[in-house]
Amino acid sequence: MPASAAHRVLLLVGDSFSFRKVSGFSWVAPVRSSVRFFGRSSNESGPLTLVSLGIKSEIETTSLNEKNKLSQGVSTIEVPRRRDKKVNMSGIKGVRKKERVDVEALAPFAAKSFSELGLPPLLIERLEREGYQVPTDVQAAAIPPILKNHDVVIQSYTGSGKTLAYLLPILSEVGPLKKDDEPRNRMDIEAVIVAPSRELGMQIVREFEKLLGPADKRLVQQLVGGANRSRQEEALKKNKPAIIVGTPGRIAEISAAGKLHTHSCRYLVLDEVDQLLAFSFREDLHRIIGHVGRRSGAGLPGANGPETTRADRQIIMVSATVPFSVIRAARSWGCDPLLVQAKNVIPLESVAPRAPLNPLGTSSDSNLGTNLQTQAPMSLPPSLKHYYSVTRIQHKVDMLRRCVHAVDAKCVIAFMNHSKKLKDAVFKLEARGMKATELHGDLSKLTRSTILKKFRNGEVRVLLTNELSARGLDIPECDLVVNLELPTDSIHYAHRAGRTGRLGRRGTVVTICEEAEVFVVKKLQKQLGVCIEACEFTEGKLVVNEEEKT
Ligand SMILES: Nc1ncnc2c1ncn2[C@@H]1O[C@H](COP(=O)(O)OP(=O)(O)OP(=O)(O)O)[C@@H](O)[C@H]1O
Repeated sequence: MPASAAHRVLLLVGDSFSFRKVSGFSWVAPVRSSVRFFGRSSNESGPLTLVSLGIKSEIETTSLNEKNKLSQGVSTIEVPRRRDKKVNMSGIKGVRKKERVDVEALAPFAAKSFSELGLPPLLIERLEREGYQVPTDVQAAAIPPILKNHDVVIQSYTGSGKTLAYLLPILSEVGPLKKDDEPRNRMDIEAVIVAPSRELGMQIVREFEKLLGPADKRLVQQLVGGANRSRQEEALKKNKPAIIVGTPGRIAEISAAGKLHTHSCRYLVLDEVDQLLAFSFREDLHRIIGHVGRRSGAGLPGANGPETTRADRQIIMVSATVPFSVIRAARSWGCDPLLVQAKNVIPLESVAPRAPLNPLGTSSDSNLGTNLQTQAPMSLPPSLKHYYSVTRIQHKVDMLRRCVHAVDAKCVIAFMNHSKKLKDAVFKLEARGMKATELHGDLSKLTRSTILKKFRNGEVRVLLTNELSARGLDIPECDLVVNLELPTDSIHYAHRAGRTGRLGRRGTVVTICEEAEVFVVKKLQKQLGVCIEACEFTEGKLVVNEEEKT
């Protein structure tokens, strides 16, 4: 079959697709059989297995009985024979092979250590030194497919460790901790990570630096807006970094000026991808997609040009919320992308058009149907407790203060929609003896970093902020999130709420609203599939309104 024709054919042999629960894990599998997802190149042999992934063969993800059931009449999905991706390693164009994929084998959900995931020993040593002992579910699910060169969309709830899920496979191939000791072509940028805010960009850089150590931290450079551009360009020239982390505007700007050479880049990561697809980033993202990992003369994403004009890079898209626009983008920009969730790895092709991955499609998405209830919690940490409390607009800040005392919260992020109102709220809290500060986009980069540092150090108890801080910000100590003004939709609620309860910690989310806004809270509750209980703050305690409950 010619490659172009194969590309379009998804051959389902055997039974139709359905989600299937096996030993508590959800798989996409034909009703009576395991799924094989064959593809890539004709000279590949044998399915991708736990062994081929470098994962111990004794790891069992299903019970014996379930396994027997699964193996009756193996059905296969013949997925497109894809062209192999070419990767530039030390200036030599090598062939980046994607192997036959046995989807079942791709996700070692029972991984007990990083060494089971096929990471190089040096990197594992560093992880241990930094106190990372066991991979989170999403890391265990995502690392093997990325190491096998698959384009992926990673979707998992806030604070579940998605950053390391893509950072570790990159460090396995790039920099001093990588698998082989092949020397690097010093001119090449090998990975570009795009994040929607400076704060998130800087946080990702810190994660890289932590693992690389002081001697090699120059291998990573941040290109975020708000900082001196010529200094960033000079640093690029001088340090010759292998990894770039930045915001779309600054990356696109420096690339357009011809100072950033990313044509032979191997990895392109879009963190908080659903936000990056917003209209405001469109032009910059278009430039990045069109240039990173794309030799000159290459076709535009999704174009049906000859094979040689397609991108060589591996694309990794990440978010807690994946509306259908992300699926569409991944199909267009990626090559047989996989959808990776904490306990689920499936070909993206098998996601039905407009079917929700989670309920948090934009309001224009018509898919907010019955699946919504069952899949909702995937974007929110299960450990969170959600409440709302009603008051008049002029008493909101005072209620925030009482809420902080009632929950005995030490590290609080309170969200408002407009930065102009933040100052007023800070003033009121400080006047009542509560240490507070504001953080928003109108402040300079330096001021923003200083404020965040103080907040992280515990010098400030309440951080009043807007949507700027809703995405990706990782402050593990944050034990309370308050919506002083309602978020615009369930996606925004999920990301705001996700600033607390990170990586299994406990967290409380309180929405302070007016009587006339309660119906919005009820709607959010329905869309998110979580219980948001009515409460009051009396005598220094959070009291659930039992009447409302019934
Ligand atoms: N395997 C691990 N062991 C211990 N801690 C970890 C592990 N993986 C990640 N963490 C820590 O968990 C926290 C949350 O991780 P991270 O910020 O990557 O979450 P996330 O899923 O990207 O969240 P968000 O969706 O909000 O961006 C971080 O402080 C990180 O250092």
